[in-house]
Amino acid sequence: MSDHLLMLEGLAATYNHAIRALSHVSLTVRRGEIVALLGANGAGKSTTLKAISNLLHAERGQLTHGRVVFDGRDTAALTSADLVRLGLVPVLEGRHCFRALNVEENLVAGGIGGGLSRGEIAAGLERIYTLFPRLKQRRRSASGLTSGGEQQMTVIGRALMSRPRLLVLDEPSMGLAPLVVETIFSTLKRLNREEGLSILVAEQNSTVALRYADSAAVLEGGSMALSGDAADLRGRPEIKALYLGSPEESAAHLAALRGPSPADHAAA
Ligand SMILES: Nc1ncnc2c1ncn2[C@@H]1O[C@H](COP(=O)(O)OP(=O)(O)OP(=O)(O)O)[C@@H](O)[C@H]1O
Repeated sequence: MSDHLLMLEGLAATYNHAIRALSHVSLTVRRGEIVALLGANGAGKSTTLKAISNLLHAERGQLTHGRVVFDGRDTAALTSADLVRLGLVPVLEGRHCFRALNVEENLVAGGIGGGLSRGEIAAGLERIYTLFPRLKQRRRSASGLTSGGEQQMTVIGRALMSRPRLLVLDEPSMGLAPLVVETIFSTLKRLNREEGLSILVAEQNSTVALRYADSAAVLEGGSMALSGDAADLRGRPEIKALYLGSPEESAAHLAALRGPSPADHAAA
């Protein structure tokens, strides 16, 4: 069995057969690893996650090159529902709770979607309430009326009900207070440590993501700008500056990270 749970090999993607959103995106998630996918607004993080989850077509997007391999299988012919059954479960941007349903009903829906029996759903609920005690307190509240953090916990909990092997998360920290972000990331880390859950998380919040991830990749303008061990990338001023400065400043910082190009050597 390969050590590689997910492999992206040279992905290129467009929207409406015209707008190029990704080119040459390659990335690996090993079993039991947390990988952070970093990048500024519009860098291509969500498009990459949708390509992995076979959800691009819903937005008139398509993969034009490359392939996605999950657990040794090329996913091109699989639907997003097939992928969920195989253990690749996305939690995409926007915290899409079933707003009229209460928190517990949302979690149960995840269990039903994952094909769990009644007993497994009951056990799953207990597990989610242990991981997120806040959800237990709010279990009878309409999810649309809960806080942003509680909604994020609900959609993560709903995904966890189907017992994923790879959880794919799009910007879980977006718009949340730092303490809530820590709660969510530390719970994900706990699942990773205790149950070996593999996680691919797209984030603009590189500071938090690099603290919890094992490795990371940075997207810029739809292409891979750099990748490496999170510990190596953490604390490097260029990474922080990526998201604070203008696109031009970001490009200059990335150029500094990569070192001189062969063209620079030739010119020297
Ligand atoms: N549904 C769509 N139709 C057309 N173009 C799109 C669509 N979704 C994204 N794009 C374009 O594709 C590029 C990558 O966008 P994407 O949403 O993947 O970036 P991102 O890194 O996730 O950014 P953000 O953090 O702002 O969501 C951008 O140029 C964006 O405008």
